[in-house]
Amino acid sequence: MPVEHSGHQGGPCGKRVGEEGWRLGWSVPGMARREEQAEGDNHLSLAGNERRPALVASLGTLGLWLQQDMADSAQAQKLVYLVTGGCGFLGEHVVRMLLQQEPRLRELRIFDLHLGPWLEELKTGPVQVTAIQGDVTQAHEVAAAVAGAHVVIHTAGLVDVFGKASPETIHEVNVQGTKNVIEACVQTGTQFLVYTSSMEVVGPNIKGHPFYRGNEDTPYEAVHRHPYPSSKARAEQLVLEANGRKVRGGLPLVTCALRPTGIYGEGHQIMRDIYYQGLRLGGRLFRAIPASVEHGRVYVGNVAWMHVLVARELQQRPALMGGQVYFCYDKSPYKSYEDFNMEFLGPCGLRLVGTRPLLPYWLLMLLAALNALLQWLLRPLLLYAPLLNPYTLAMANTTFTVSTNKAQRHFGYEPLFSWEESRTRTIRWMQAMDSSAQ
Ligand SMILES: NC(=O)c1ccc[n+]([C@@H]2O[C@H](COP(=O)([O-])OP(=O)(O)OC[C@H]3O[C@@H](n4cnc5c(N)ncnc54)[C@H](O)[C@@H]3O)[C@@H](O)[C@H]2O)c1
Ligand SMILES: CC(C)CCC[C@@H](C)[C@H]1CC[C@H]2[C@@H]3[C@H](O)C=C4C[C@@H](O)CC[C@]4(C)[C@H]3CC[C@]12C
Repeated sequence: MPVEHSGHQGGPCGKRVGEEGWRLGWSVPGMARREEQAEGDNHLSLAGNERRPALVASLGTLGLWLQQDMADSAQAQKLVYLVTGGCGFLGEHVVRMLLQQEPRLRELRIFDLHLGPWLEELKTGPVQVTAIQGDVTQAHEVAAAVAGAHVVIHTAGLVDVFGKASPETIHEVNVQGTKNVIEACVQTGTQFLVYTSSMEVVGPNIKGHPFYRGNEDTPYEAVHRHPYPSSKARAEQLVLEANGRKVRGGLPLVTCALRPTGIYGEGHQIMRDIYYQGLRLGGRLFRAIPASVEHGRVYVGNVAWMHVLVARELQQRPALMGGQVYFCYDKSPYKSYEDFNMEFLGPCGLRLVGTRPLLPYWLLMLLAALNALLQWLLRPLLLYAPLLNPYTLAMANTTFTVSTNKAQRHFGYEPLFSWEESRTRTIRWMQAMDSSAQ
């Protein structure tokens, strides 16, 4: 059903919880926080001595060992990472994950068109956090941010399947922006580049062919007309082709691309929009897509973790991983787009009406086409950008799921968050978001 991105009402979610926003509670399950690790480093001599009694034979040995420890940790904390788009939905999770899970970080640069106020809280930690307000379409701004970085994680992009931006702008940000990042790496001598691609570089294609639990090698006719997937596909191609180019200093550039399916989790704007739409409809959503159509989803924390891991391992296994693509996956269940959303919206008091679509598909297509026409007609006056348009309908109505273990085989990836945890975190975020809005 057409859903507009606007408006805001309180809802049943918020009545249940009165907790802090998700940003304040961000942590990783079963793992020491980076700050704790840093604190642990300060006490290494004691903890280490318990484990290695031979080393405490004399005070002199202890002193030597301490010095060695300090040298090791100075050596270890030497890397400079740059995250483009670091203030976006995914980018913020990547930034926070790096701070928690990358002990070799010395400096983390966050480059974004719009910097978030939450960055301030990160500046008090042991890693130097440098916020850079900049535009990936401006080559000189990108080059200045990249200079001296060891690794670039390029997540910045214009994610627009609703017709908010022009095809030219989407191309400019996603393709030219990526070219600028690649050239900046080459010119300044940065050797490792991770690109956030998308499942959409593969499909669903314009013919609506299903991709049922496929992997990176599954044959599929990837044909696009929409500006967003076309731009992502071109940018991914550029990144992969750049693998092996000599960067300043003569070393080879090592690149790879991660292809998330539909990401969900804390900060997911579309989930928020659908939630408020449901509230406006009296706590109901009306089924539009058959439950049998599977749509791939992956939790944002696991996508962020994959970025951290791939960036780390790319430095260890450039021959294996350079020029490769990896789907992002975890244990999220295979469901239709709407049924999956109900995993979070249900506990927030929303109901999905109907076991089958309430409207025939041809009527939905007609509505989608009408929306597209209205968008075009109204463009000189206002931006009409509902969720339902011919492209989003095709996306939601075409089976596209992945089943692969390539990331596990190549760089030891295992999801950091179980499905239960991903679900709980997402629900808590929705509840907190709603209570803070009231
Ligand atoms: N959200 C998903 O479901 C999904 C799925 C697959 C892939 N992706 C990809 O993941 C990446 C991040 O997506 P997201 O969902 O977090 O989107 P987002 O819009 O929340 O984040 C994108 C970030 O890029 C920044 N940005 C946009 N234009 C820029 C420019 N010209 N210069 C500098 N920064 C700019 C934005 O300010 C924003 O902070 C994108 O590349 C997207 O294509 C997203
Ligand atoms: C037809 C209506 C009932 C529902 C409309 C849902 C629609 C807005 C959803 C369905 C699928 C969603 C996309 C999908 O999860 C994957 C991606 C890839 C990513 O690169 C960007 C986001 C995107 C396009 C999702 C956008 C919202 C979509 C189209």
